Amino acid sequence: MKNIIIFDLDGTLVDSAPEILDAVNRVWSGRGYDPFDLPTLISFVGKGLPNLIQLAMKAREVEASEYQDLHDEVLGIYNAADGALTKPYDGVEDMLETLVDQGFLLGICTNKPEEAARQVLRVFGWDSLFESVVGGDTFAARKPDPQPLNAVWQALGAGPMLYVGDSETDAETAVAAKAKFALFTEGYRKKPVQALAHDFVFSDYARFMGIVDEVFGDRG
Ligand SMILES: O=C(O)COP(=O)(O)O
Ligand SMILES: [Mg+2]
Repeated sequence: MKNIIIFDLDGTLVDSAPEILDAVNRVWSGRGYDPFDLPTLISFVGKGLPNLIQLAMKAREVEASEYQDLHDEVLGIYNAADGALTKPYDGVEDMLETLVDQGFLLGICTNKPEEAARQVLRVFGWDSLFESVVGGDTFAARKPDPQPLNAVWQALGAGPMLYVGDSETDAETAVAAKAKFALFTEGYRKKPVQALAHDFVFSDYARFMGIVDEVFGDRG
């Protein structure tokens, strides 16, 4: 049974909020609505695209009947994203390659729609590093329901597992799935660190490798 590390995507491996902001603002501006600033957009992120669209609609008093069109337009932009506005956090790429070299099985459990998540992985050349990818629209349930995390874990052989994420949603998911959770503090969390249940906390991927050693011993 191989050791498993499952990552959230937005705010955990990549700082993608500028790209999400650009997609939403292009669609909203195109319809004559005022664009959002980055902190406001970040406050909409974490519970998947449908929730983000609903919050952005509410903020601009958009008619409910516009929902599907707005959702589909933003999704179309996401799916074609070239990653120009998305930045991996420092040390992420080396960390992922090191983990794979050490024999860990890696997965992604994100609330971003699955195809858009796969697009991000392709853009950075990371698609072959992850053996299982589940998005917010892969199943009927999304995080913080434990089902998506459990599905990735099962797909990777259900061995010893660590989950890594940046948000309230991830912390709740880990509790629901009874998974060990490492909280990355530089993403899109809304509350203070101590308000989120976590087993480990880190702000820097150089420090993360120490957590991996602590959880799994020295080998993958
Ligand atoms: O799409 C979202 O709402 C957040 O995406 P994440 O689960 O990768 O942080
Ligand atoms: Mg996240």
